[in-house]
Amino acid sequence: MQGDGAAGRSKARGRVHGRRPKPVRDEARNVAYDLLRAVDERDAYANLLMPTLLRERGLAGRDAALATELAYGTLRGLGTYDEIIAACSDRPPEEIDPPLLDAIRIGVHQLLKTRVPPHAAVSATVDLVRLRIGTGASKFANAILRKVATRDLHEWLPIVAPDAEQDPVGHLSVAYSHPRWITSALRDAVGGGAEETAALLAADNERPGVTLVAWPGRSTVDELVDAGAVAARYSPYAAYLPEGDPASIEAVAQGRAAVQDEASQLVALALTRPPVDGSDRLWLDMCAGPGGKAGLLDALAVEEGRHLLASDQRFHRSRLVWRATRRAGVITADGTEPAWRSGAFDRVLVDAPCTGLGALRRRPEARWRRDPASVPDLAALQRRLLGSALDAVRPGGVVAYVTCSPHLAETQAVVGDVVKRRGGAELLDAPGFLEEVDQLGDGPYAQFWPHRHGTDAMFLALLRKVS
Ligand SMILES: C[S@@+](CC[C@H](N)C(=O)[O-])C[C@H]1O[C@@H](n2cnc3c(N)ncnc32)[C@H](O)[C@@H]1O
Repeated sequence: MQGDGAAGRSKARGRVHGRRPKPVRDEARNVAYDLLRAVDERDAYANLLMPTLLRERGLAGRDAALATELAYGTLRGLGTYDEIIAACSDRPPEEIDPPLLDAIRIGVHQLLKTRVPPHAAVSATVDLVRLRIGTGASKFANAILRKVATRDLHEWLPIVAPDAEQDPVGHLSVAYSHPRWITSALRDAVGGGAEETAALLAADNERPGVTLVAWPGRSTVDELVDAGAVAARYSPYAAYLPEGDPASIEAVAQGRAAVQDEASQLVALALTRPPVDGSDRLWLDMCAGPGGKAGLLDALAVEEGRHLLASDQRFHRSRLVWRATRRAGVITADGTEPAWRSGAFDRVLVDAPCTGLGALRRRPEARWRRDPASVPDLAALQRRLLGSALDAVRPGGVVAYVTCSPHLAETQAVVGDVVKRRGGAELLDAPGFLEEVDQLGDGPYAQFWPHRHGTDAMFLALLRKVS
């Protein structure tokens, strides 16, 4: 990222007659600051609020890109930045007033992760604090940022991160700005050493590219390619959009294509692939909202002469499914208290509610919001939903169990437990039904990874009901 105009100009502003120069209001930094405050104060979702803030403040082009980079980058990196702030301050970050701490974090992000010149990063942040908080606070911010600016990130890490040999998880947590419990869960799930865990955490810190899905029968990958996208690596229905607004693509604007992660497409597709004896007429998507996978399954069902029933427990989510599908029946129902006959379906998808640890790159603040205490409750619900999916499918039919989390307690532990306790189901080799994708694991489970596949970390188990 380049240094920007307003901050750059501040270098030239000398003191006039010994007085402190008037602070310059820099709108990109103000937007980043307001976004961080909204995330902290009212649990705002950064990527839902950002477009509104940019529109309200009239920011576009480079200024909008700068505001977004400062806000998202700071939210992702604040685990590392707080350790560095602690090393430069006589007060721990928890004791710094939250608005001031947020402003300092934005300054640290500029100093350590962007190409904004250090003097501009410091003076622009100090001006922001003076204008938004007060002169006393700006002196405190100035003192901290000047200390931070004495080293680059690579020099700071050995000072603030635990030793990699003695505390590998602690080291990775600070170096890659992830809560310790998430670092530990991801390391267990990826099953590799520190190097692979580091690659995964680093991928979480990158903004994901935009992937489109061409719903079969309504649009084609060729049409998306003609509109500027690039045919994707794995999914026959996917195309990557290197730049630009997806809504400006005709097929997307007309509801014939949509934005969807490639792994989401492939796990939905995998449900349709294992052969079944006898009828293959009726499919169920049991946790369908907001309708990403249901959109693709519905289009495939129409092509193949099948029918999809899509259900979600929450009414407003079912409405979104209704919009994303053409022919599917859409209902609002609790999957654990089925509204359908037992054994009614030939194929069932259960895309279970989960911690979402596989999609951290999509929501910059998500890693700080997730709570490890939610895992046991989610795992219990996931077991009930998978059990219910096995009740809903007929003997010989197929169930796909999917989570957007690689956490072992939500993936292998749930499936292994349900197969063992409930009985009447056998595990199929999921990677074998996704042969176009490499490195999904040795089976029977398939696990996508951001650092390997450039997708969300989706988990897939395929089960056949035997009785
Ligand atoms: C991971 S999301 C599904 C995403 C969706 N399949 C897609 O591709 O767009 C999980 C969904 O499960 C729904 N849900 C949670 N508990 C449920 C239950 N007991 N029965 C049915 N749906 C439930 C949530 O409302 C949420 O929409």
